[in-house]
Amino acid sequence: MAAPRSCALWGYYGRGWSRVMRGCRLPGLRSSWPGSPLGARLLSQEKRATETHFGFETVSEEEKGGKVYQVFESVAKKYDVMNDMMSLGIHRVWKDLLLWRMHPFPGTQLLDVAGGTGDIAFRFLNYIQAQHRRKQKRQLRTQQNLSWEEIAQKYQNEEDSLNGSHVVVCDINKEMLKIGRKKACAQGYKTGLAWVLGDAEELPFDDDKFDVYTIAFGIRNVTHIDRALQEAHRVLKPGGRFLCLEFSQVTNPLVSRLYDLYSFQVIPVMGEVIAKDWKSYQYLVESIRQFPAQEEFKEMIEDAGFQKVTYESLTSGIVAIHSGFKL
Ligand SMILES: COc1cc(O)cc(C/C=C(\C)CC/C=C(\C)CC/C=C(\C)CC/C=C(\C)CC/C=C(\C)CC/C=C(\C)CC/C=C(\C)CC/C=C(\C)CC/C=C(\C)CCC=C(C)C)c1O
Ligand SMILES: C[S@@+](CC[C@H](N)C(=O)[O-])C[C@H]1O[C@@H](n2cnc3c(N)ncnc32)[C@H](O)[C@@H]1O
Repeated sequence: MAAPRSCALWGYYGRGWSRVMRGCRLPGLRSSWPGSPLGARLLSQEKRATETHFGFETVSEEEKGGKVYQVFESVAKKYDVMNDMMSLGIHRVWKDLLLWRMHPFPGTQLLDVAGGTGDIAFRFLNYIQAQHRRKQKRQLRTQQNLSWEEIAQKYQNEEDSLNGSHVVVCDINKEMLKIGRKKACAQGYKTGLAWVLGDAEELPFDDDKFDVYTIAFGIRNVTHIDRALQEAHRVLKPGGRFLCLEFSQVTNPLVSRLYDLYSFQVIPVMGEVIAKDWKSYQYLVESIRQFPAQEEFKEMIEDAGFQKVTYESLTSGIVAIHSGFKL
């Protein structure tokens, strides 16, 4: 199955949000001269240049998107349970930490790219609501003369509690988004949340629209990481923040040995037993090893135009949070 292109819009809703949408861009036209020796050399160089990796496999750039699509289409239904099993719940702590580092203010417009089943978006909404409740409690303590009805009403309005904050979950995979939307309904998230089908490399949003851009465990799967980073920079408002949670390089040699053993000997087995899908989990562990280490990824973020780029390694460098600003 071919991956859908970024311009497809799916389930995009929410007050006033249509203004951030923009049209699809056509891919650039290229010409070559295959008849001439120079043309033939250019073509063969181009062929090599358009090769990439899918885990440890070498594939053409055109193929990679479709293969990644199949992986997440296949694992979507078991995605959440697999994450808890593989990490013994530790992925939840990493995601909570991402939110604490973001520390969103009331009114924050967040774009969560490769947002999948909504883990970052739900944490964002919870964070904003908890912040609002704390503020409300402080205010209520100072307003002693309110009736019970007035107090109850203050606690009821969910939309008020978001203070204009909004999160857009953008992902290329329909199946992942479908699970995310079901979870949102089941858990009662009604406002401040939109789901968009789109490609990190060609985001279907206007320039300068978001305060924060997040991508958690997503950028590793993108064919052209540099393009995704440039798109992140484009859609952020001046002053906006880029935050990426991704697998990284383990620094401690002993942890590294154990982690490798665990990754290659245990994770694909779990994938087979729980999700009936060895290959997708083999891809997961292989793709982790192909992803650049902390310093190299920092430089890529800087190359995309971000400033004040920093990172924090978590759990011995199994993952890292990279942060940068569009200034
Ligand atoms: C297809 O693409 C994807 C699909 C998805 O479902 C998800 C993603 C994106 C991924 C995530 C959101 C998170 C996924 C999480 C991981 C890949 C795992 C991350 C790993 C950890 C947090 C733990 C790291 C483990 C170590 C440092 C090594 C410790 C391991 C051992 C002591 C065991 C070594 C293993 C053997 C010798 C093999 C034989 C053992 C057994 C059969 C027993 C099984 C053992 C366990 C279950 C132990 C697991 C232990 C821990 C988790 C301990 C945690 C320790 C620390 C944090 C230091 C996606 O892209
Ligand atoms: C490991 S999941 C991460 C989901 C979620 N962010 C989380 O932390 O649980 C990776 C996600 O990246 C998405 N993805 C892969 N390539 C993409 C691309 N080019 N554009 C947007 N999303 C992409 C997949 O569909 C999948 O939902």
